[in-house]
Amino acid sequence: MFFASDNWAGAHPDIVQSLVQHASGFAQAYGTSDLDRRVEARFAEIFERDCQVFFVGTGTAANALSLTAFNKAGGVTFCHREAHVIEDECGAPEFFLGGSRLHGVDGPAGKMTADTLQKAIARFPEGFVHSGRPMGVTVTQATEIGTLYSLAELDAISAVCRQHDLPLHMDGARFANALATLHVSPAEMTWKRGVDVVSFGGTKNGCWCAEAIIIFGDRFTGELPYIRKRGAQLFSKTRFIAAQFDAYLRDDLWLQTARHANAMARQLADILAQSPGGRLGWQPEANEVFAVLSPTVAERLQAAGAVFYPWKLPRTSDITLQEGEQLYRFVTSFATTSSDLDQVSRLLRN
Ligand SMILES: Cc1ncc(COP(=O)(O)O)c(C=O)c1O
Ligand SMILES: C[C@@H](O)[C@H](N)C(=O)O
Repeated sequence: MFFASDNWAGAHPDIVQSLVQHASGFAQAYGTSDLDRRVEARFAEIFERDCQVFFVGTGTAANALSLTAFNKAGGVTFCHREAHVIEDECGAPEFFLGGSRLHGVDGPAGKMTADTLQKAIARFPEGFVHSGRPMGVTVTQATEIGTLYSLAELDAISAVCRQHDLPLHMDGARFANALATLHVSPAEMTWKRGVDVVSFGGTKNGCWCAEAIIIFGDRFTGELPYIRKRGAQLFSKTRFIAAQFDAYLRDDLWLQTARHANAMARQLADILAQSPGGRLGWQPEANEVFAVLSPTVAERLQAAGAVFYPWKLPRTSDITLQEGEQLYRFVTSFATTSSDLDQVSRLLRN
């Protein structure tokens, strides 16, 4: 019963098989192999338009290097104040930005709103060098607390970006999970909503170590090859990242694994919500469940070997914790099974 994170799950057998298949023989290095080209073309098919694809090894690298493409002296990039880029990447974005900053923006349910973003941008008046200047916006889809931006919410955010001529990045570490819930196409959730750059995550959804920076349009592509190399993220054998995505994106494996993870989360949420001593912090919209548990319930699950962690209350949360209660995060994945959930259910029933 491993619910600590989808980062704990292994690699899907089809991904492993693809790595084994491509392990032998020789192939051009540093992103120039036939397989690289084939997978890049597959991304263009999926997004229904030309796009630039840059494979990297971690989601943090995808985010930090994507935001570096927007860089300006004194630049400020706006993100939700509890976004991964500002709270969980140990300053990597700011490190690669060389002094440009991230500015946290309030918003309910882990999301900025057009209004809170507008108000945050207004704190950086045109030409007032002391405060720096807006240079970009980044949203997380699915968010760090398992919620989703609707297409209308993305439209509203990107309208503010366009008003201020700011590029829009999407942290898609759990891109597939969001897509599976919204039942929309990758194009509808990204460039058709005004998103310029996507960190397209595969690692948390069945890949071993596969992330890609996807750029729409030609506004930033000249920079990325140099930003990636300087960021030590140009793998000599990029074919092994390409090989993972080759299997991941074949026959919709990526959507099947995400649908499964989301379905497991939905079922787990129902089990936790119906158990005495448990209640949901909020409804899951992807593969993360946040539940308030009494000490007894938490200890019973942990004693039986369930692995999950306490989570900080979102600043905008209206949850009230009773004595001893704690909010916990449960993350499901392609590797979560119904028997895991049956075990949780049995433990909570007794
Ligand atoms: C929302 C989000 N973005 C980015 C990342 C970064 O990914 P990585 O840990 O591979 O650097 C994570 C990590 O799980 C994440 O949860
Ligand atoms: C750092 C931690 O949040 C990691 N990104 C995860 O989702 O498990």
